[in-house]
Parts: sequence; C-alpha cells; structure tokens
Amino acid sequence: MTEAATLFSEAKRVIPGGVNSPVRSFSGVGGTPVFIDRAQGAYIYDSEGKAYIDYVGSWGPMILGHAHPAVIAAVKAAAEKGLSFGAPTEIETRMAEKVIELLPSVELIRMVSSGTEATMSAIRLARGYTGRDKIVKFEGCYHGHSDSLLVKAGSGALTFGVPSSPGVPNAVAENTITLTYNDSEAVAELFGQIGEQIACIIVEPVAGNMNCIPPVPGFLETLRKVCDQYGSVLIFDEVMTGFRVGLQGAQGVYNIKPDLTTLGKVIGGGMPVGAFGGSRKIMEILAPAGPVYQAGTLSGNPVAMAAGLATLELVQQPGFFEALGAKTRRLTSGLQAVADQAGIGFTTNAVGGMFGLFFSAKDKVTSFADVMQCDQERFKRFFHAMLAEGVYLAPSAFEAGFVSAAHSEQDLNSTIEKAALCFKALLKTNS
Ligand SMILES: N[C@H](C=O)CCC(=O)O
Repeated sequence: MTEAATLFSEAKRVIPGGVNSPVRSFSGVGGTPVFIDRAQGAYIYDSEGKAYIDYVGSWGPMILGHAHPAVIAAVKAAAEKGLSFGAPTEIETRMAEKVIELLPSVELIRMVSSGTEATMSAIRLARGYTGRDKIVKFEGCYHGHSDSLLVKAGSGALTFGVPSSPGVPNAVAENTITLTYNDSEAVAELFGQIGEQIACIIVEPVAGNMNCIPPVPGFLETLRKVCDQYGSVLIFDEVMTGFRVGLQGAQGVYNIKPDLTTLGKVIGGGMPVGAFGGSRKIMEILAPAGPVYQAGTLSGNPVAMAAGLATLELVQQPGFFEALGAKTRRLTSGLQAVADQAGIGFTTNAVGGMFGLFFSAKDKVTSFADVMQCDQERFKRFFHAMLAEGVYLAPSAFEAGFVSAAHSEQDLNSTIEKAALCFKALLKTNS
C-alpha cells in the first residue's frame, strides 16, 4: 500500500468519503488522492516528498504561488496579536477600502468566511431588496453549496452526478430558475414572461465550475439589460474570477457593472474568506443598518484579512495581470501545439490566470453542452499520466485550472513537454 492509500483509508474511517470537500477525493478521475504535506511557489509536495507543478492552487486562491513570503509574514504578525476577537478591527476597514479602491462597482462591502456564505448572503440581500423570491442561475455554474444554489450546479456536484442535490427542499428549488449559460435569447424570453417576479440573476461571469467557459459577446450585456429593465439585481459571482482574471475581475475585463459582487479565494490569500459588496443603496439594507439579517462570528477574521490584504497589495502592482495572462496563454498555446502534433482532438480556453482544457473534436468550447460532449475518459487518462509525470491538474473535467505568478517559464515549458509525452501515450493506449 502506498502512503497516500494508507492515509486515505485512515481518513475514510473518520471523514465522509475521506475528504472535507468532495472534489478532493479523485472520485471524478478514479484512484487515490494525493495527500499534500507542504507547498512552495508553484509546487506542492505529497506525503512521500514527490513534487508536482501545481495548477490547482487550492482551487484559485494561490495567485502568488504557495507560501509567498509577504503573505506568510503578514499572517505571522497578525497571529501573534491574537487569532479572533469577535469585535471590530482596523484591518477590516483597510481590507474594505482596498476592495472598494480596486472594484468600481463596490461602494460598501461585508466580509464573510467563504464563497458559499458570500453568494447565499447576496441572494438574501437581493430578495430583501426587491421583495421577490425567484432567482435565475445557469446550468453548470456553481455558487457554493447553499440550498437555493445547488440546483443544476457545476463543480463537485456535476463531477459526482448530483447537480441537484438530495436534501434541497422542493419548495426552495422551485424558486431557482436555471437557464443555459451563454444563451442570451433564453434570458430575454424568461424576463419577457416573468421578469417582474425575479429578484436577481447570479452568474459566474467566466464560468469556472464546468471547466472554464468565457462569456460569448453580448451575454453579460443581456443580463445587465434585463436586470435594468425589470428592476432585478445582477450578481456577479467573482469568487473565482475576482483578482484572478484581471485587477477589476471579470467585470473589468468585459466592462459590465453588476449591482452586487461576491468574492472569495484570492481576497483571502489562502485563508478562509468571502465577501459580498455592491451599490450603497442595496448594501445599506443589511443589518444592523437595515432589516436584512446576515452575521458571522469569524467574519473579517484578522489573520485572514492580513493574508488577503498582503495578497491584494501584490496583485495590484503594475504589470501583474499582463504577466499572469501571458503565462497562462503560453501554457495553453503550448499544450495546444503538442496536442495538435500528436493528432489529439483538444482545445483550450484562457482568461487572465484561469484556463480550461478540453478533449473535444470542436475548435471552440463555449457552452455547457459542449463541455458535456468532451471525452471524459480521455481526460481521466491524461490527468493520471500528468500526475505520474509530476503535474497536478484539477481532478475533474469540470473545473478550471489556475496559473500563479510563481510559475516560471521553465515550469510552463516542462509542463508542455510532459503533456507531449502524455498525449502520445493516450494514442498508444488507443483511447
Ligand atoms: N470548484 C470548487 C470551488 O471553486 C472546488 C473547490 C471545492 O469544492 O472544494
């Protein structure tokens, strides 16, 4: 038995499925998950000391790479002053000021402890603000695991074949209307029928939980237009894309201003953090200023704020996102070239520091249906071949990949060389 197999069987005795979040279990690709001992820069190291070039980055937060010295120093300094007070601290205000400085759509912001809390709170706020119950989301998008949002969801829910989870009451699910991502006509048609009943649209402006699907031209514009027309709230779930695809997130890249934005991942620098913010007139109805209740014992935790603030100060340095985007494109174009040489049907998407890999006969993958038509078996074999070569990709064909500032030219080239070997091996095994 390998050390990972031993650790996994021990974990399964005391943790459901052996993991604290389903996508970590490798059930989407088969086999035993890698157990991580430590990480540094672009590399993670498993329990047996094997190094992997990491393109998961803790599912997005590690944009600077692992254990960045400035982030670790900020965490140490904050921890020495105490771990949590349940009372206001100055650093919460500094964090709020930083996000407001960088995201023009955000006038007020509240910190929470996870992306799930952020989206669930934003939905409640939109419902409280509009006095309406119905919400619109898109199939394959994932906004955390709260009841209203676990309907035709992406990420682990899709990987495990339970996009609409048991345990979500019908009475809750029936207020969630699910449309097709990138289908502007369906959005306009629905709003034409019942627009005045819809509290909000929540969308990943670049979908990152059904692999990585950028919005087609006109899609986000349509969402903005119908929300304006029918008095609904437009929520951009930028938990993944915020400070990841650009300094102003996807809203900056596509130049669309949402009413509310949810954040997480990068703004915590690797610590458990979420946030939701937006226009003053909506945010002001939150308790204690207004009637919509929302709270959290560890919200705005000082150690997490320190990690997040240190991270944001580094990503706002001039040229950061240009360099990150160039690295991501170097990776995807390199992978495409070696796949083409091997004669493998393969295509990629990339936005900022986020990317998607698809074993597809199509040149472009732009929809949930396209993703579902990809060759999942081939992905699984590629995943395991790359893992054996020392490259850690997301263990699911329905998750985006992430490049960090710590990935060097050599890391990217080495990944492409290893992929060339793995693509050839795929053909040899004739799958
Ligand atoms: N796609 C998910 C979040 O972004 C993956 C992380 C998880 O569910 O554990």
